[in-house]
Amino acid sequence: MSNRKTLHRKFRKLSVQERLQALFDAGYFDHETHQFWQDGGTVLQENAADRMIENVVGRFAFPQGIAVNFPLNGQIYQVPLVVEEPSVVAALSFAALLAEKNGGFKAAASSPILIGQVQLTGLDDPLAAEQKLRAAQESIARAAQQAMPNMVARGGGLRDISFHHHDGEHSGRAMLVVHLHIDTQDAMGANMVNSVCEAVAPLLETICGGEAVLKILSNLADEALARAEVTLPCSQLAAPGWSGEQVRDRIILASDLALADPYRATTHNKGIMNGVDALALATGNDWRSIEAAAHAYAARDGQYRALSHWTKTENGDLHGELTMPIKVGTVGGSLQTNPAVLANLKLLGISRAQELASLMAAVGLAQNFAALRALASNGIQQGHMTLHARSVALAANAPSEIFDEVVKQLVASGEIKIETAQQIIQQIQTGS
Ligand SMILES: CC(C)(COP(=O)([O-])OP(=O)([O-])OC[C@H]1O[C@@H](n2cnc3c(N)ncnc32)[C@H](O)[C@@H]1OP(=O)([O-])[O-])[C@@H](O)C(=O)NCCC(=O)NCCSC(=O)C[C@@](C)(O)CC(=O)[O-]
Ligand SMILES: NC(=O)C1=CN([C@@H]2O[C@H](COP(=O)(O)OP(=O)(O)OC[C@H]3O[C@@H](n4cnc5c(N)ncnc54)[C@H](OP(=O)(O)O)[C@@H]3O)[C@@H](O)[C@H]2O)C=CC1
Repeated sequence: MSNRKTLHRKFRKLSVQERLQALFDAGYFDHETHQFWQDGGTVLQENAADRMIENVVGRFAFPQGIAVNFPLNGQIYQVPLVVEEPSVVAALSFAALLAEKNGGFKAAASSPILIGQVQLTGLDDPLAAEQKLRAAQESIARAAQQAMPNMVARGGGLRDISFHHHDGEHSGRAMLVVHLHIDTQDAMGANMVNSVCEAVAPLLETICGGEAVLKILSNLADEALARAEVTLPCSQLAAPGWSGEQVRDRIILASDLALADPYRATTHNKGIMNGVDALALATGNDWRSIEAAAHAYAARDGQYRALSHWTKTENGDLHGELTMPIKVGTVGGSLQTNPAVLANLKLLGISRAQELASLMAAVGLAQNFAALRALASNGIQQGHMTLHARSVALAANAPSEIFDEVVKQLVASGEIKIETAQQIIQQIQTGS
């Protein structure tokens, strides 16, 4: 990674092919990967797609952008982002640019623990059943480890067993749920944890006399937390018409509202997930499981709150922190079957799941900062809609030779709609 250079700031002004060449010249691509993207990049062959999911009739492409020169833990990453929404990539590039001048983002991920649940019912005395299971923990642990020998060999495997009691609201039946806390190393680990739960369930039934119903992972991976933070000097937060102090204080007010108000917290966290999901898609990870975990964790104390918060440091700078569960893989799943995913992991230079989780958390915090800075100053529309105008011009089938002029006039009109774009196209083409 150390031989990887930063990209020129005007990366965004280049053509797609020139951007690919810039990544190759800066050491982010080998020849094979460079050729892969030059050939179109979405080379998910039809027969491969037909083996990934069922009833395949085609492939669906998304744009992939790069958040340029993203600074994390002393390294620079060119972050691949698969997303359909304008301004997400711009926002991340902007946050990276500001952070790079100020020490960058810091992030870390805890052990990659995924929890498996075995639901037991049909118990006369659930508390007594728990005691029986606790007395047999060694044999239960042995059975779990025997179900994942390779994982144990590579340093993963069972880390803990815990017991939880619930009453069935509609069944009227008591439930004892056994949690298997499993370190899945560089895999997201869903399939493996599910297999271990199914393997251990009969032994649990024998020990406590209950009936096992659900045997499945929990997506609330709250023991696989990723934490990111950044400190940005107040002097560099100024926006047109706004001082750095004003932007700082208004960002903190926006953050405070997201901590107190679920309506705001939901949008605040959606902003974070704009970045997290885009990187999850680019690396073949299951963004639905990440989303489910994030929002469950945001409501962990009974009220849905922001996953990040922003404060003022002693010397008046702006400090942001984000903590959220991020259970991802760099092996397994669709990762091995989609060549674009393998190319993106090579672009990132990441092979360990915890490094990817750390980057995702930092990207989520960066996206959050850029959104709040826009909201705290001139509003989201100015930046967002300018970039949205390009999508509208595209939807209006603006010919490429007049595309930039159409976008310029569309932004100037203040009416960023397809009909307006079509009128502008007609005016330019007819000279009227
Ligand atoms: C969009 C900006 C960055 C413009 O902000 P700006 O200050 O007008 O940008 P600029 O033209 O001065 O450029 C500054 C830097 O931004 C980047 N940048 C700027 N433009 C581009 C571009 N075309 N392509 C690539 N990079 C771009 C780039 O790094 C550039 O540096 P430079 O290249 O000039 O050295 C800013 O307005 C922003 O960050 N807005 C937030 C956008 C956002 O959050 N979008 C997500 C969709 S909205 C949403 O769903 C989330 C939300 C808002 O609801 C969350 C919430 O409520 O909290
Ligand atoms: N509810 C949910 O969230 C569910 C999600 N899924 C999704 O399906 C996909 C499957 O995920 P997953 O179970 O991880 O994938 P896989 O089961 O396809 O692959 C993971 C396997 O890779 C092997 N492996 C090789 N090298 C390593 C390493 N360094 N670290 C860890 N494992 C390694 C392990 O098998 P071995 O130990 O045998 O070598 C491991 O079990 C994911 O996208 C997941 O999100 C699937 C089911 C449910």
